[in-house]
Amino acid sequence: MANSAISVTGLRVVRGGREVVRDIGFATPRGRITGLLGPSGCGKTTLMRSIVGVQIVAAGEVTVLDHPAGSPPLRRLIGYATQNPAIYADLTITEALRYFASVLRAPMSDVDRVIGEVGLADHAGKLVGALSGGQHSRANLAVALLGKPELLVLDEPTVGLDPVLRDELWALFRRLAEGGATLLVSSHVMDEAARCDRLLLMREGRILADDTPAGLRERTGTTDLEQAFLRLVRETEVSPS
Ligand SMILES: Nc1ncnc2c1ncn2[C@@H]1O[C@H](COP(=O)(O)OP(=O)(O)OP(=O)(O)O)[C@@H](O)[C@H]1O
Repeated sequence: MANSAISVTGLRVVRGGREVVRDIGFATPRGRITGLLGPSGCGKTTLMRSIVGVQIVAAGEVTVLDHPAGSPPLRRLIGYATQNPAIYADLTITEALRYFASVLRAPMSDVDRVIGEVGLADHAGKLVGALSGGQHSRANLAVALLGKPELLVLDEPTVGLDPVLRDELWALFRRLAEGGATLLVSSHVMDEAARCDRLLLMREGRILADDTPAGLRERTGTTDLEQAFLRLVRETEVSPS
């Protein structure tokens, strides 16, 4: 794909002596939300780690915003929210974000902006260690938004959130994409697939489908994306490639 945000060819990753990403190739468009969906353990986090450049890979090429994954110019262009929040429990949300803003050399004015974006303005003075699980993961997401990165790689950002908060976060993701950001968002909840512009469906270290939600529905003859995923799984089981 010309001018793609992320371009991956022939990627293989071995973890714990097992190939967990198996010859993956795809390209994602800029300024769009790409959903990375698949069951637990299929390799989503490993693929994201390869994209942000923190994973040792066995083979393949990963190009991000026209740079090789992990290269220094990408440091300030990518926001990465891991599944396990890595923010200090003994700081308040504001203090934690100020700390990360200085490390990332993002403007201090970003701190209030990102706290507001993730809906934590009323809790900004609370200690991170005293937050609920959902508040904690939103604080983690706020860190990834500092500095307005061009690419956001978000590993299951809505896990454990109630439907109202999930809806608010997806509205935020849409606003960020409309503002020109590119988002790669992983989930194992298929009802989030419909909110994406493009989908990468993953299973057992491979990409089963790289399509739009509409294209996937058409191809599988079902309106339900969960059913579409199941049909693709059955197809590949019948005719393994
Ligand atoms: N540090 C590690 N050492 C060895 N194997 C690992 C390690 N981390 C993950 N794996 C294995 O790699 C495979 C892919 O894991 P990964 O975390 O990428 O999956 P995932 O799709 O993100 O899962 P989840 O949705 O549960 O987060 C799994 O089989 C997992 O057991």
